[in-house]
Amino acid sequence: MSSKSRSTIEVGADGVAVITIVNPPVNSLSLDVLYSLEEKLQEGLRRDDVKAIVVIGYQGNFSGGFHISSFADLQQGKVAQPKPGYVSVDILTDTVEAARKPFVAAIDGHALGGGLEIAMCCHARISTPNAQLGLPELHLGIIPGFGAKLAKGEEALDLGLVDAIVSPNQLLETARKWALDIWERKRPWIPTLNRNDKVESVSDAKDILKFARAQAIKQAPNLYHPLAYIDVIEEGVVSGPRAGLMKEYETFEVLLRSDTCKALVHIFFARRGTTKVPGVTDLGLVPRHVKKVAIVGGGLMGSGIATAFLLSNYAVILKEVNDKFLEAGIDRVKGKKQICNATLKGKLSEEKFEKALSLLKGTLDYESFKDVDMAVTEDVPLKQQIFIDLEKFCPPHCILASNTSTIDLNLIGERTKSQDRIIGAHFFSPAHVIPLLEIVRAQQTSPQVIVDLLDVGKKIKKTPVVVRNCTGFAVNRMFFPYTQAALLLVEHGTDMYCIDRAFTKFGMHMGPFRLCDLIGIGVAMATEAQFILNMPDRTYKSMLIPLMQQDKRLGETTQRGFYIYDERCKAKPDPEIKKYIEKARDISGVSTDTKLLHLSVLDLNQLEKLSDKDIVEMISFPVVNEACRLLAEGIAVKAADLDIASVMGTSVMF
Ligand SMILES: C[C@H](O)CC(=O)SCCNC(=O)CCNC(=O)[C@H](O)C(C)(C)COP(=O)(O)OP(=O)(O)OC[C@H]1O[C@@H](n2cnc3c(N)ncnc32)[C@H](O)[C@@H]1OP(=O)(O)O
Repeated sequence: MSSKSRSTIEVGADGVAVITIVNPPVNSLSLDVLYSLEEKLQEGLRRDDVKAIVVIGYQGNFSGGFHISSFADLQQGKVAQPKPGYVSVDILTDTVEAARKPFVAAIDGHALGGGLEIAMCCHARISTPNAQLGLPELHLGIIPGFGAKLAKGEEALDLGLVDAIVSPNQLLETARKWALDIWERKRPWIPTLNRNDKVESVSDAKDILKFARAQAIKQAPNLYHPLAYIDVIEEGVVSGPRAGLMKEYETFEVLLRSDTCKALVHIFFARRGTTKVPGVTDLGLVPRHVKKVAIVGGGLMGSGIATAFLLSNYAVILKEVNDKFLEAGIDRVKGKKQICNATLKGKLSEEKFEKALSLLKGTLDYESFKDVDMAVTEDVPLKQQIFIDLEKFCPPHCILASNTSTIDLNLIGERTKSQDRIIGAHFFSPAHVIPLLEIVRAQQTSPQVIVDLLDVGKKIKKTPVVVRNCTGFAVNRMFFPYTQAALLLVEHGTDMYCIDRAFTKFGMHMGPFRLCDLIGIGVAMATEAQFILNMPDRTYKSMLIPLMQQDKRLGETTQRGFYIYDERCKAKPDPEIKKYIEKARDISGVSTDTKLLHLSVLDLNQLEKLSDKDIVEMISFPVVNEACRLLAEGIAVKAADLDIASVMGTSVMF
């Protein structure tokens, strides 16, 4: 056992034993910690000088749940598998819940996953106002595995998940007193497993679970583990708590070894690894405090970026070139509330949004830039001039960030003397929703500025990924072949709508053509032009997109693109699209008449009848190849960063 991972016991003169879970920083439950916890629980139960027991986490953090790094050890059989039900039945149900002495959980910080489950098995729970309680296991491809209950939610007290809320400095004393009160029968002594006051009748519960199943399938048709979770809950409701616990154990064991779990655990650690950049974050630099941000340009991206900062309590100055544009920019920010509401499931109150808006100030000149800490420019012309202006008006410490998605960052700063503080801050539309921030370091960007932006990224709740400067940076470059391969297949006979369907079935929110309509044909053209310019020998020059642009089929905004759209932006395939495809084929010299063709690899007959799996592979594998090139060229620091860039950058788009 490592010296920092263990459980300790201390018995006070009042007869209360305080058992502390120790495994900083989040006091996760490794097998070592669990074995030692069981030992201490038994000691507390055995000792005659102990009347009641309080369980608490080390240094203000109850527990972040099962030690996720141990998943791989269990999956690979590197550690001895505990016997079935060892934790959920033997320790929690039969030792804690069934104990002759009362247990009280004193919760501060996080009580998550297995951590919350330990707390729930105690006979009462006292929490601080800021404690966070939840069962996030589904994010890891598994289900709560130490004995999950039906009750869960944010408002722990309202839900009955905790019994009292007290300030952190009263936590331990209140929990001790509560435990003694239970011991003296002044408060109820309730084994949680048998509580059913929050559970509906069996028939009502079945209806609710049926609805939950339908919702789960609608939300993520490819995921099995949410459905398995519902099955476990149903077993508990129908056959009783112990039967539920055993089904939970069996299901957990299967899910733990699933590809989904392995991938999601990889994502958990990869996400935390993006902020570790060799030669930057290991220099001991402390991020400087950014308080005020100026944004040049209030278009789609500028207003989205402004919203992202405002929602994280940054003061924002939005600059435009005239009153009309400024008003439109501010209106766009005001209009973001609806999207925020939909995305954050209504969590954004009117009050919070109004407070955020009060931090926004519009301007037409650079005068008010003299005390900003960070200035972001949107994708507007004359970027070089803008950076010259920014250098003139912003204070010398100010970070100068550009939200370009394709323009060379080294060029942007070429005419300034501040190249060390010029950095790419590539947001993804809608900028206040998509959780990725691609941080692009130009040749001379200083490590301090990268560290500052990493910190800002975290504060605005984005996952930052640091990459080097190249055409398209990491995300657009990785996903450029995605559209290219799709265009190639369509020109060679594959049905466009079958391609999109194959991708939605695969689990993406939308396929490449629907995505193109969403981002706009104009943007797709501009991006393509950069790639054709910089990688002429590696681009497939389809005329399909230019032909659409010629006819003003610009995507969702014009209600016509690869699809046609009604007023509510609902997409419908358009039979007319055939005309454009045929024209594009003619220009490219592609014929779909198999008799005229001598194709050895791409047989058109086959391309017309590709299976969904083939479609997904033929379009995704070039993306993987491009990711390998990015690694080989040193654009990305590590492969895991590219995984995160793909998952986070495309989480709403796909
Ligand atoms: C059987 C059971 O039902 C199964 C389970 O319990 S599965 C686990 C369920 N628990 C979870 O999913 C919680 C996962 N953790 C989190 O969400 C967040 O880490 C947190 C909210 C606890 C804290 O967030 P935050 O303060 O931002 O710190 P964060 O950077 O994420 O974590 C700090 C460090 O602890 C590690 N860590 C956090 N939770 C961990 C866990 N459960 N196991 C192992 N390591 C963990 C992180 O990897 C990170 O390590 P690093 O410093 O080397 O990068």
